[in-house]
Amino acid sequence: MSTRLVPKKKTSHTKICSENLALLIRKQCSSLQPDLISLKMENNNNNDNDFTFCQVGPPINQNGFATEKPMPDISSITIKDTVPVKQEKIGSLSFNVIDTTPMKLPIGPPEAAAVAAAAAESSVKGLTMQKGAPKKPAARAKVPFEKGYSQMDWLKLTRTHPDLAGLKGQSSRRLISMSEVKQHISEASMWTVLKGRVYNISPYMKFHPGGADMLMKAVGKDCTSLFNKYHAWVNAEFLLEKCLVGILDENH
Ligand code: HEM
Repeated sequence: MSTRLVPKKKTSHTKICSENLALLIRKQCSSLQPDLISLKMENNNNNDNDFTFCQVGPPINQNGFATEKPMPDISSITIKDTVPVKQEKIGSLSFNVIDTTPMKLPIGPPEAAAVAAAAAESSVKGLTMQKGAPKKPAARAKVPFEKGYSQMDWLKLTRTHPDLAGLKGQSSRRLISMSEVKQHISEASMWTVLKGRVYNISPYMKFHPGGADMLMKAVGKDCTSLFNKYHAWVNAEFLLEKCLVGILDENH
């Protein structure tokens, strides 16, 4: 079936542009439905320029020339259901039994099986070695936590002990200089600076999933860059909320 587009009002402009317009529509149509439609311009005896859509073959390229088929012809391919199905009957009830055991390799000479296995392996390798395939993640340095020192245990502790910072009534909005931070390196009070905030990380030491040894590197210093190097995604503001001692005074 074809669709006719008859211009309502013919002007000289319509005639001049009709060829260009036809080419333009051909390009548009070929990019949407490359092998279904194309446009044919008819010039009949009445010198009547009109456009007819009709079924055609190959798609056309940018220059308006026919190109090769974008897809191979798959009309001859059939898919056979190779899963063995057996009809069984118990009394008046009849049903299908489907054998779901893994498919066996085709029986043949052992070399054929070896060739098939090698081909399968190489195709799997081809898939995994593709450009952009996810790389093996780097080994993680998480330390197994001692019993009672999981992140859940830490969260419970923060709820039951609101003053883990050791503020004893002092404000956690107090400005603290870096020289004061450097003085807090004793076991009971280990201070660090993280993203402009001063924390007492002493209670968190045994809970740190990266180990106490690693966290010790933060004591008496600004550990922001170390923190970001290992785990920028960790929400320390939330985890250390109850350990907040004050705000770093950048001017001292
Ligand atoms: C001061 C605040 C810090 C907090 C609240 C904190 C918290 C955490 C948390 C929650 C994890 C587990 C991350 C995960 O499972 O994805 C972790 C892992 C780790 N942290 Fe920290 N951390 C701190 C500082 C540091 C510092 C200063 C270092 C290094 C000197 C460090 C080194 C590590 C390492 C090596 C791991 C294991 C890495 C991994 O899981 O791949 N952390 N830390």
